[in-house]
Amino acid sequence: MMKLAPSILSADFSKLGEEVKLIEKYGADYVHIDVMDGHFVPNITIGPLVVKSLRKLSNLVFDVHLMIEDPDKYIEQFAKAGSDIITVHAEACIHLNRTINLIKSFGKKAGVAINPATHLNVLDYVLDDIDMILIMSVNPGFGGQKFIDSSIKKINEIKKKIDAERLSIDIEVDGGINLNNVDDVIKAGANVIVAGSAIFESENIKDTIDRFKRFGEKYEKGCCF
Ligand SMILES: O=C(CO)[C@H](O)[C@H](O)COP(=O)(O)O
Ligand SMILES: [Fe+2]
Repeated sequence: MMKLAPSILSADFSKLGEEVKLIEKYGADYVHIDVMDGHFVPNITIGPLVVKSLRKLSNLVFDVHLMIEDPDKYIEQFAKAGSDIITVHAEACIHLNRTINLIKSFGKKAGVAINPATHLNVLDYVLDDIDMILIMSVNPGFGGQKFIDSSIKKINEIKKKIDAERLSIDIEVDGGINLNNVDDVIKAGANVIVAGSAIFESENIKDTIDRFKRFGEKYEKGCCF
């Protein structure tokens, strides 16, 4: 089943709580929370205190994308703040297996993200331990960037590998996804779709969420693969 994860990076931060409640009401599955530290990526966003405040307002799955150096230092805080899925970047973890175990020790789902220029093979020896792979389809740091087309091949390759090994791992894709390219992303094998600017900067958020979800439903009914 396709899950839609609107990224609040493109929401109005002066009314973040209302924005999260709105996407929940309109049928989003997850809320994608982009955490940036100004070191791993050239931007600074939000920390565990904000996650904790939002947690009181919403029952959505909190999909926390950590774009930070040395994430081990903060995983406990993000876990206790109410995250459901915690995703770290392979590029930011010296001991990736240890970091994954740390996330799981708090009873949270563990995700591993890779940047556009990172090879899929960095995931080879952690595939048995993770719940989700996040394929970045832009260089992380900012919303509203253009989708990098080579991501499609990458999604397809990891989907084939997961299926061949009969693993149950979600494939999330993040960056530059809109109503014109989401079909290709799903067809390539993604089942968790992140969209920030395409949702929050659209004229009608409800209609945009509906249209994204219809792409997922199309494949659930067995069409077109
Ligand atoms: O992780 C991210 C950026 O690093 C964001 O989740 C992503 O860019 C979503 O925004 P958009 O859909 O506008 O590209
Ligand atoms: Fe993200």
